[in-house]
Amino acid sequence: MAKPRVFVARRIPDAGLNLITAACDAEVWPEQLPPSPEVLRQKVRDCDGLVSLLTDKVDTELLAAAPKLKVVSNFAVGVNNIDLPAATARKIPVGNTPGVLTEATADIAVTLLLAAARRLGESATDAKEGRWKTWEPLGWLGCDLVGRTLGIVGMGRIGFATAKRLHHGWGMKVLYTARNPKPEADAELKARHVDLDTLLAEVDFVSVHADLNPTTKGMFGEKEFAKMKRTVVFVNTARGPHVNQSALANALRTGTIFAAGLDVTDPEPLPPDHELYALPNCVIAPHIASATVDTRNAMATMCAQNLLAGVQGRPLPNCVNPEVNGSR
Ligand SMILES: NC(=O)c1ccc[n+]([C@@H]2O[C@H](COP(=O)([O-])OP(=O)(O)OC[C@H]3O[C@@H](n4cnc5c(N)ncnc54)[C@H](O)[C@@H]3O)[C@@H](O)[C@H]2O)c1
Ligand SMILES: O=C(O)[C@H](O)CO
Repeated sequence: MAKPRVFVARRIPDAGLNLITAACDAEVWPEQLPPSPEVLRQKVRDCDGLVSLLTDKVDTELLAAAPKLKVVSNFAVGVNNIDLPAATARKIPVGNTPGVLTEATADIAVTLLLAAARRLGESATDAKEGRWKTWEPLGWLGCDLVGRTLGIVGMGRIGFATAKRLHHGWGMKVLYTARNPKPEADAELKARHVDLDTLLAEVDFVSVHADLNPTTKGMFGEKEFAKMKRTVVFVNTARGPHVNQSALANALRTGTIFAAGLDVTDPEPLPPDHELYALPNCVIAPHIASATVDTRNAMATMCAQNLLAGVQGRPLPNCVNPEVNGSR
């Protein structure tokens, strides 16, 4: 019997790729940059399965160009690059990689929070560029974490893992917004489920972890930054479009908030002349939160398992549209 045909939209770690190539007739996009939408449409034309990345748009046009497609396996937990209703309407299950990247992503949230709070980007650049003249009693003063209040926006897997680190490690009090209360967080961290306005008014650190959806797109704009304390450190490891970036740049420039740490921006990459790069109180990482060897291997394995299940007509182990999982 012929092997299922699949397109893998970028080289992923061998831990997953080897599983795919052993079971499928696989074409792997060899370039560093993503295929254009036109090329992607051509590539999936005869495919049973697609491995997509967060930089590949899986929309109605793409799905229409792939009449045999049985599964889309996203190499990410976030699936905002995929038109889920369109995939569901075509009875195509969509897989993602939850859980295995939670700890690595929470580590980067804390890293950015510390770097922004302690002005690490700015002071390290100053040192390297010769502006470190002596030990300065008033130089590069940042803010403490111990005993302060953390605001988690989106108490899902990564939000909870981030809150645990900062509560157990630095004794931070935790407030959070979420669609529903999270009893584990209330019990383990004595966390308080509040509305967004209460969170913005009361916390010293805001860390964003909600998925990108119509309720979170543009969630942080001028009004929201104005409601925060002037000492707030704002961290976003979720998705760039949660934030109105000119409002953020303005808040950082005018001292409306103290600092920001971003792992995600809109667009990605941000143009090198973007105003956020010119601000000393903004630390920007190039979307690296899941970038550890073990985490990317685990994502690749999970992604391959989803793909193989889909092309072989089995339910996906991790599916974001369960209503069509195993329906073929
Ligand atoms: N920077 C990175 O490399 C990186 C890595 C992993 C995940 N992420 C992002 O982090 C997101 C979260 O991942 P996760 O595994 O924790 O997912 P999750 O589904 O466990 O958590 C997301 C939470 O956000 C909540 N939420 C949705 N809309 C909300 C709103 N309007 N207000 C408050 N809460 C809301 C959901 O109810 C859910 O609890 C992903 O969707 C992805 O966008 C980024
Ligand atoms: O959603 C995700 O998984 C990240 O953005 C990349 O790991």
